[in-house]
Amino acid sequence: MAERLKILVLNQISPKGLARLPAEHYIAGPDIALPDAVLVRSADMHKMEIPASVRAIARAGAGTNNIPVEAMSARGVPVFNAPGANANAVKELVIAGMLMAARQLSGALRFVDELDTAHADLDKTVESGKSAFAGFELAGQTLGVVGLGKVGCLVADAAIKLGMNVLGYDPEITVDAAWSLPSQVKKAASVAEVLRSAHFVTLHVPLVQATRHLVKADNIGLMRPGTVLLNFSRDGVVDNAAVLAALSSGHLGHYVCDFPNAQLHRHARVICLPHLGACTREAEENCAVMVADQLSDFLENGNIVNAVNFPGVTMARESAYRVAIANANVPNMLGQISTAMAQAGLNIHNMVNKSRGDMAYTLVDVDSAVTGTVLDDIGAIEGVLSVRYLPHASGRSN
Ligand SMILES: NC(=O)c1ccc[n+]([C@@H]2O[C@H](COP(=O)([O-])OP(=O)(O)OC[C@H]3O[C@@H](n4cnc5c(N)ncnc54)[C@H](O)[C@@H]3O)[C@@H](O)[C@H]2O)c1
Ligand SMILES: O=C(O)CC[C@@H](O)C(=O)O
Repeated sequence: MAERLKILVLNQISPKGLARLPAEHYIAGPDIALPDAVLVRSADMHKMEIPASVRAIARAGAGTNNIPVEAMSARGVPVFNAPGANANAVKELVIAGMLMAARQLSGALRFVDELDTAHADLDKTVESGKSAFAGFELAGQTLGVVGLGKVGCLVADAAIKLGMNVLGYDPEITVDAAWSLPSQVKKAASVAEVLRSAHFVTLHVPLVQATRHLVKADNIGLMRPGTVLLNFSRDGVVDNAAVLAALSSGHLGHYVCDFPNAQLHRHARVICLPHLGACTREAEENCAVMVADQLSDFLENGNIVNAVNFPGVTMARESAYRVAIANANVPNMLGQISTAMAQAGLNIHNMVNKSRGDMAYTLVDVDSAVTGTVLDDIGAIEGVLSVRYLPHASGRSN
């Protein structure tokens, strides 16, 4: 039997996803030495020593800011994620967050919790106490959505269906995302325009250098008094000190977020959830199944689908002998790779090469078995980051 592929699992992953990596071919768990790949949710991998044996990292979710993507690119290691697989779960929680703020549900629940239900005047206490929690309706209010990707588009659509006006901002919106939006969604030209115009502002951007403290002291004052700010992206997307100051001055109505932090803990107008956005049975399964399938297709066939740092590259298998090469996107790589193969007497049956930014990736199917010497020769070409030999079932040499 061929050696099983080893997957280091750093977080709780839905069993439905793990079942896509059958025990016959895979060994997956939390204590795997020299893994071929890592399966992760939110575990912070930045300070982790990632063994040289790792060929891929798969994030069962959307955000990859917990993974050293740049360092992995330099090693020719793709980082996969699960675009859209948890977007509906987040959308539903954002709607819940808006309702919690608009209807003062946290305070109302606390009030009920503290009632003396044995008291004869219970009904009277309820009726007189409830006025403290009178709220307002979402219909007719304006929601500003910053980031119109998988989550932002669903939130915009749901808000329109709830009768809200929606204003969206995304300088890099994809054509597919734009097509998916209801025609009523208005386009904003900047974050500032969204902040100025909306009663609710919700953030759905990745945490990268350009989005760190997207909402900060400089622009939080642009918001209308009483605005509700929702952050289900990442803690670092807002400057918590600026949020605290705006809450204290009464300028910001509520801050609803998915990321507990020391500065805003227990503030009366902060509604904070324990990173629950993607925690539904459905989202956990969707994410785990999507990335497990992507991972196995990469490990077994070299195909790349949904990597955040590599082009998408797939090629149907017509030969038992495949070589997968990750390389820098510089001139003459293909020439050098095919020369190394020709010199070894290998006939190229099929080949595909794609690039994305600085990275390029090549799959080559040849008609006969590939020796370690050819692989070493290709690996020695300047700019080649990784080389893998992927003989198919019947062609497996080990
Ligand atoms: N709370 C949770 O559990 C949870 C779950 C899923 C996603 N998230 C977070 O939400 C983020 C978005 O998720 P998604 O699935 O919608 O991702 P996505 O990649 O589909 O969408 C992100 C969008 O943000 C846009 N964007 C990037 N920079 C921007 C900027 N400066 N201004 C405006 N738009 C900008 C991009 O063009 C893209 O359209 C993730 O990166 C993750 O950090 C959190
Ligand atoms: O795995 C989770 O629970 C959170 C995932 C979420 O933050 C994401 O970026 O998809």
